[in-house]
Amino acid sequence: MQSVPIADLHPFITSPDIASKRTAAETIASHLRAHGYVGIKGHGIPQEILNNAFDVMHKFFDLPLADKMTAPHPDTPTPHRGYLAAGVEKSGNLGAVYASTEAEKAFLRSASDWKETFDIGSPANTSQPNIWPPASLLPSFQPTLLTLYTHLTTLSAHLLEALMLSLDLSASDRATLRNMHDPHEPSMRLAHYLPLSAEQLRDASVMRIAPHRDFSSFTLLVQESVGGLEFEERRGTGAYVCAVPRDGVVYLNIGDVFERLSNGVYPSPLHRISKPAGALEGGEDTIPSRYSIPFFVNIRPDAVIRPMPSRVERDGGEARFAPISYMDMCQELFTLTQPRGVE
Ligand SMILES: O=C(O)CCC(=O)C(=O)O
Ligand SMILES: [Fe+2]
Repeated sequence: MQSVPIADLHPFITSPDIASKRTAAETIASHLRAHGYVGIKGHGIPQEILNNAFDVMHKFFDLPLADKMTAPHPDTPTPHRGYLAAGVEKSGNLGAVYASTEAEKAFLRSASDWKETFDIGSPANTSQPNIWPPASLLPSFQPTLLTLYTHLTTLSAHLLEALMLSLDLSASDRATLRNMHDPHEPSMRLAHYLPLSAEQLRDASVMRIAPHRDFSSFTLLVQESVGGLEFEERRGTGAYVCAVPRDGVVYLNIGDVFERLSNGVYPSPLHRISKPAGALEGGEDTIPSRYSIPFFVNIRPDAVIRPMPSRVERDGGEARFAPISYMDMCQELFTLTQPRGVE
């Protein structure tokens, strides 16, 4: 399987003038236009910050269930915060939206994810307050993860600038997008994909994550040493490429929101977390856990998503998407993945 190309963000961050910034942004944007995903090196987040986050994350997921349940994700789509135990979230419900046959849709709806998660937002986001376990349980959990959150927010602001520059947007459209991408809206997820027995590995209805598209604006993906993240090479090909975990690389994929804002210039790619094929050939009886930290760059809930007018003009005046309220789009998709609230 091919692997995802890597581009360097450092020249963009350090370029002194707009012309060289434009050139540097293009190295990233060319991959995104073709595929909707790319690996980013030179992102400026010290490896130690990432290692510390994985360290506290291991400690948290190693706690007994009763301790983890001191910070339960509520039974409602929002606030999208706190701990969700294994088997609750069903990515197959979202995956079914993108499946082409009825049989595939029915199968995906019956499948469940063998993962547990913990969702975190900005402390300044008062409409979605964080849900933390008591500090006495793991004193370094909150500060370590908020440090990473801040770094990922800074990185996402650089990437937004690079994406906007490559789209050749007007100053007024750039101002609109900066305002829409409020730094307190992203949602950071700690994801622990549990070890799988030989039986679970063979059972297709036990998944890590079904093929889906993100409904973020764009997503940053930090993974530890165990891979499995795969993107559809180009829309409609059905062939997947592998995002190999590498120190110093954060993966980036476009979500449905930025696809619309960019008038389709940047596609939102299908992606999945695969179970490693042939993993048990060495005689082991389980395959190992996988740990990752997706960072969903979301927009203000009151935003209306429409292709940016200056981009539409450059595309010959054709807007490829009708305006849609972000709130409506989110409610619909949350309801699909976490159906408890509507049963
Ligand atoms: O765990 C990962 O690396 C990515 C997960 C993902 O695609 C998602 O949660 O939307
Ligand atoms: Fe995703």
